[in-house]
Amino acid sequence: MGKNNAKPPLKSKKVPSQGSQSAGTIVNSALIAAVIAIVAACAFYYSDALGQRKTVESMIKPFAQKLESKLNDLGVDMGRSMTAEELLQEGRAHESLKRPQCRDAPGCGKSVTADSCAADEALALRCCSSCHKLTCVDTHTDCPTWAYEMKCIDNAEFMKANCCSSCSPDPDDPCSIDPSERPDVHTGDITKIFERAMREFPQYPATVHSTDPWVVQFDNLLDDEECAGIIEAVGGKRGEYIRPSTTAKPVRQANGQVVLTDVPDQIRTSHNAWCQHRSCFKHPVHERVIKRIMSIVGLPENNAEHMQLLKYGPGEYYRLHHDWIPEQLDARCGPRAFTFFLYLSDVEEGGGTNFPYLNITVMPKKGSAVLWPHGLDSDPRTKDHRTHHEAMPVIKGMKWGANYWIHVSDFKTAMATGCDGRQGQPRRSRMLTQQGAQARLQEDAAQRAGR
Ligand SMILES: O=C(O)CCC(=O)C(=O)O
Ligand SMILES: [Fe+2]
Repeated sequence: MGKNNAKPPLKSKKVPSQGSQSAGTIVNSALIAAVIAIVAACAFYYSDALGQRKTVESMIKPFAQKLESKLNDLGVDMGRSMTAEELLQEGRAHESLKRPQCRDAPGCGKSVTADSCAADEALALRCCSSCHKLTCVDTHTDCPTWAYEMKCIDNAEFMKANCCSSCSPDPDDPCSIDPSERPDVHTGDITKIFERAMREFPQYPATVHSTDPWVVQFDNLLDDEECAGIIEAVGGKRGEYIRPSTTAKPVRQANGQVVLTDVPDQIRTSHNAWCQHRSCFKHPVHERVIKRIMSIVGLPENNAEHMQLLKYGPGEYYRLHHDWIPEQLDARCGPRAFTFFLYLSDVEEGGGTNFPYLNITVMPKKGSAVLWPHGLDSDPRTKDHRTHHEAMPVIKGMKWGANYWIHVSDFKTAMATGCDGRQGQPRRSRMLTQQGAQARLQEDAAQRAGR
């Protein structure tokens, strides 16, 4: 019960940053430059010898592009500057996405006061952390509790005036959430999203299996060519990205930090692949389908995880579980709000998606999808236990499907910056528990008193 789905691993490849390429990147770039130079020299010779007017560029460009795309697919970084979008799709972050660190420069000692921070802009920048703590304070002991109850959003004016500290990100923790930032899926939004999807997309006939909680099937969402395209895009032309499925489990590291780690698990005997490689996220069918799904739910594409392809052979299953990952409550992406599950094949026998607490089984139908929420409509940050589900064993035939998990806030940026909840709790958890929030208040007060 309560098992989590594994999430795509954050690649360890280095983000090329201006003026600081890794040794591997330099070697790769040098090799490629050498190849290109040889080809260029040949081309010069060739054009000279024949007296033709072909430019060197037009001759070597297709070759270089082919080489680059091959190397990219093999995971070799050419060191060229990738767009922020491409990096995000690979689970990596462009420098500009990282939240600037609010740190004290040396020398920001006891002499820094709230008055000096307010009067001196340069000092406020140099002693960012100290000045924040001195000038952005709570004036009421209930502030952390109110912040936990999302009052920084729902009662913004009062909270801004009285609970600055509780309504701000932790200056010492680049992964802390901003409690005054409204998630894209907030109180009442789940119902609105389902109702809008059915109203605005009649071309995908809806079967409402349940309204509380919502479980809705959409038919004719994908045609046969699109089902095959998704399998090829995510799994690879020869299925080379498909691996035995895992689940994410909290594992304590040597340094005491608890990190979510993908481990094989008998609860799940399927195989899967993640759309985190270039040949997938650039695949035209994948791009088209993602746009369609996100327009149906009306949320930003970045709120979704990379698509996960699933393959079940006869006898394979995914036992009772919930797609909710508790560690993400405090993460910048927030919890998963929805599963958008695509059926990419018919199944001869078995393979239904069963919701035992709702007495619902959705049977696989090629090109259809089922959408369900993970949290309550009244509070998407509270897990809705009723949407526990299982993939019943396939009895005959093959089941292909795809998970598209959609978060309440931007997942892709959170993942790329290491703030998606896999890396353990933020240093000072202010939102997860009220006790944690109270402890933070006392810690802040003690810090101020000590100055
Ligand atoms: O295969 C299915 O029907 C559901 C799969 C599922 O629940 C999951 O991958 O989390
Ligand atoms: Fe699931």
